[in-house]
Amino acid sequence: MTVLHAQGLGKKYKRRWALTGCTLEIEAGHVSGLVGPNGAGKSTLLNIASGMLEPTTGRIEVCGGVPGSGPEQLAKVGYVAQNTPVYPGLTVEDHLRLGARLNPAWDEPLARHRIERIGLDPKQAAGKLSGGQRAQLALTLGIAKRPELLLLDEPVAALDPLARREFLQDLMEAVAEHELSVVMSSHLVTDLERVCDHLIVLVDSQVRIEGDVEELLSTHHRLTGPRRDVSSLPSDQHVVSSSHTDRQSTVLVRTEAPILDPAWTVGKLTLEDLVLEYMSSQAAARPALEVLR
Ligand SMILES: Nc1ncnc2c1ncn2[C@@H]1O[C@H](COP(=O)(O)OP(=O)(O)OP(=O)(O)O)[C@@H](O)[C@H]1O
Repeated sequence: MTVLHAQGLGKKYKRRWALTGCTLEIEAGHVSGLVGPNGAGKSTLLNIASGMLEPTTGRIEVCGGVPGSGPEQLAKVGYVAQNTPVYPGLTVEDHLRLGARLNPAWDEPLARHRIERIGLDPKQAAGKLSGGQRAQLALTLGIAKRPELLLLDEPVAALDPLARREFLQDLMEAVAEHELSVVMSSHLVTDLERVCDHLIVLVDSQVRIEGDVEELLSTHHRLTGPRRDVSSLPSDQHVVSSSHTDRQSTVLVRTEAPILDPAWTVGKLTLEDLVLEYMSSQAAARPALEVLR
């Protein structure tokens, strides 16, 4: 089942495009990491998927419906926005009561257990919580809602390392036990590496690369060897980036075929290497075959 299907999605704020030509298909049961530089359009995409924003072009279907189209649709999708919105004048307890009243699939034991484990005082006003505690409250509301798809915009940015690890653990449990799907933006690629099996890299308002993490890692290779013209590489090796010294070339290629040329030393990439390569401006609109000057 597809939980998010976007076709040619775009969003324009006044004269500036924040998202253009975004085509994506995300299958249920996956944790998708959404990464990209500041201002790339990540929050814009998540806002559209949650129904908070209308797209300017294209169309999007989330959990089989139009985002924000009614109570049934709203119940299927949980969204924790970037600024971890809570009501400052309401207590933690009030938030749980509100969650129970507004969400048909509300998981009360889970919400209570999490609040207790995190050590939040139910009587405390949300406005008096620290930034990290507010984020924990918002994340608890998002998970306890038991949505089909949970959209998280930089959920762990304000959390300390231990809280971050525990949150990611909670998230993985929810994914495994309740068939939850997650799309999560983050600048912390090492965290994404632990939990994501699907990756979307957004750069300059466009999807630069998207796919299954294992597949992406197994089809990208860093080739190092004697300096050569990259246009001489086999046509099935798509050149993502290349750099050269007087004697040596280092080329990042994407290919499904094995690298047979013995002149190359073939290196694997980590997810962070891959993300940084695609985020760097060098890899921007590089033609598949580049001719050395
Ligand atoms: N309400 C708005 N009005 C006008 N421009 C906006 C608005 N919201 C976002 N933008 C612009 O749209 C572009 C994409 O913004 P967006 O917040 O989606 O990026 P992002 O990838 O989430 O960035 P970050 O990593 O910094 O959170 C940016 O250039 C931003 O300035």
